[in-house]
Parts: sequence; structure tokens; C-alpha cells
Amino acid sequence: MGCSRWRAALNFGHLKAQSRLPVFLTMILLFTYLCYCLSSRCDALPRPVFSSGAPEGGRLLGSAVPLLRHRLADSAGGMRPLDNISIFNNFGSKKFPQAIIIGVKKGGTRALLEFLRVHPDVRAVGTEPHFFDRCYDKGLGWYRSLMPRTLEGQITMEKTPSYFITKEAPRRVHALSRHTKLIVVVRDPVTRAISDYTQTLSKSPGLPSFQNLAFRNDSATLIDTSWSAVRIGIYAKHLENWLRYFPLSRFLFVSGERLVTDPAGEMGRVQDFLGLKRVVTDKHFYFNQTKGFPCLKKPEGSSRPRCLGKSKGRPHPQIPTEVLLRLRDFYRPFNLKFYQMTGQDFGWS
Ligand SMILES: Nc1ncnc2c1ncn2[C@@H]1O[C@H](COP(=O)(O)OS(=O)(=O)O)[C@@H](OP(=O)(O)O)[C@H]1O
Repeated sequence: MGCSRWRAALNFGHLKAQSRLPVFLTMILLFTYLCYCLSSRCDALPRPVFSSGAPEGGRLLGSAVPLLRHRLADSAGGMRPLDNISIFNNFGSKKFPQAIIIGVKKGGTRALLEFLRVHPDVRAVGTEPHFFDRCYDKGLGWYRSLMPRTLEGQITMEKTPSYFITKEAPRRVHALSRHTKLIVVVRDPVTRAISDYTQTLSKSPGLPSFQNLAFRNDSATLIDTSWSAVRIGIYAKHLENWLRYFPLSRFLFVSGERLVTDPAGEMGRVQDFLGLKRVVTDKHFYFNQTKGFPCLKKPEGSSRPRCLGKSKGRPHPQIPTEVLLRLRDFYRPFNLKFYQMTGQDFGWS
């Protein structure tokens, strides 16, 4: 094509010769952007992370995928293996989650999600989206863009433990879909509070002692319910808020304690609730003596087993017995109410 014809093709009439170059460059940029979007690479999403340090990537069909993923991981020198292979990420479509782990903070939510991800029919966001609490104004399009692609029959999941205590969350989740399955991992509220405190302490070493924060002012008896570490453990109160929007049948309450002592048993209940085949069984777990927690066995073809990261299963500070007893007294009526509401006795004394 001769120069004159290019000129004719790009002749915008009223534009002077000097102003054509920026227009041309803009068109090239727009065209490149369009191509980029069409190849599904312009999702404004944070990439999923895998807190255990294990490889994270798209799941392919069937059981060959973990094997392939780990082979790739091994040969990728620790890099997430599938990130650079766009074809793997383009299967299926992004859907809103059909099931959400809504709580509770420090209950064992990460362990549950990572155990579930072993299942070939579960695909989940690695990071916590915080859509129904902090990011609601970003809109549903943003939320869906965070989701991994799923094929027919696969379940999309996310976990954000703060949803359970967020006043607006039940209404918002319900507005998206009243069919959403809700999973709550609960743990003895006293241990949960100490776990919560341990996490804050790890970030702010100058934090006052647990007992200073747990009791109101200088009182040695009055529990400070304005402290979030205490408030989160009043499960009955938070559940009441959710039950205004969802029937009990939409919930599954997972015992955080049993998730540690009998992960396969608890996973059986979870898979049944989600309508999944019981694929994740005791064969997938081993107890890591050093960590003191169950970990995922190494998948075939990988030389590495998978435990959760260092921030999961941390040692807790020693709390005076009288403080623990007082807290137990405080939680007892709320726990009993919670057992009654859920029809489950979690055995917290
Ligand atoms: N398998 C396995 N490995 C490690 N840790 C396990 C596991 N199962 C349950 N837990 C318990 O999970 C607690 C952290 O809970 P969450 O993942 O819900 O925490 S968070 O809210 O996402 O920060 C974490 O609390 P801490 O022990 O206080 O660290 C663990 O007790």
C-alpha cells in the first residue's frame, strides 16, 4: 500500500497532519487493549495466593491435574506453575460463589478451604475478597471477576471470615442469591479469642496483656464485649442476624476442633453438604508432629507435603487460669444458645 493510500485511509478531514500521529497511536493502543481483554487477561483481580506456599493454579479436568500441577511446580523452581499458561486459565467461566465460608475468624477457615481445594470439583479464590463487608461498593462485576473459572458441575467458593460478624452481610449475600450455601467454622470462643489476640500481638508487640483487654477498665470480672476478640465469639448473636435472611438448612457448622483431630471426618460432612462426591478422605491427610496439625499428604509426583503457613497453628501466650475461667463463664450461656440454635453440641466447657 502506497503512502498516499495510507494517508487517504487515515484522513480524518479536519485533522491537521501533526495531530494524526497521536490519533493513530491511540488507535493502536485501543486495539492492543481490546486484544488483551479478549484473551481474558484484563481481569482486574488479585491473583489467588496459596498461604501454605504450595503451588496454586487453575484446575483442569479430573485427577490428572494435581499431578501435572505439581510436576510443573517442581520444574518451575517454586514459581506458581500455571500462571504463565493462559490456556489453562481460559476453561469455563467465572461464576458467583455457590458456597461461602463466612466465618469465623481464627476458626480454621484457611485449613478448610485448602482441604476443599483438593477436590477436583471445587475451585476457590485464594485471597479473601471481603466483598460483602469492605468492598461492596466495587459492585458485582468486580466480585465475579475475582472468581476462578469453573466448568459445569464445579463449585465456586470463597472465604472471608469477617462476613459472619458483619451486620449488612446476610442481606447482601441474600440479595445475590438466596441459594448460597453458608459454611461457618466455629471454635471454642475462649481459644478463638486467644488466637485472635496472638495474631494482633504478632503485628503489634507492644499490645497490652490479654487480660487488660478482656476486662472492662480495671474490673477483674466485667468482660469487655466491645473488644472484637471477645465479641466475635458470641456466635449466637451473629447467627441470629443471618437467620433473618437464611433458613438453618442453608448453613453447615464445622467444628474447628474436629477439623484438627479428625479432618477427614469433618471433610466428609462438608462434601455431603456441598453435594460433592467424598473425594477428600483420610488418605489425603497426615499428622505433622512438628507442626502439631494435620497437613495434606504430598500429592503423587510431588516431593513436598503441604502444611499451612507459619501464621496458622501458632503457639499461644499463657493466660492466667482465673481469666480463662471468667471468660468461660461469660461465654457459657451464649454457647448453649448456639448449640440450641444449630442443634449441635460443640462440647466447649
Ligand atoms: N491443619 C491446620 N493447620 C494449621 N492450623 C489449623 C489447621 N486446622 C485448623 N487450624 C487452626 O486454624 C487457625 C487459624 O484459623 P483461620 O484460618 O480461620 O484464621 S484467619 O481468620 O483466616 O486468620 C489456627 O489458629 P492458631 O492455632 O491460633 O494459629 C489453627 O489452630
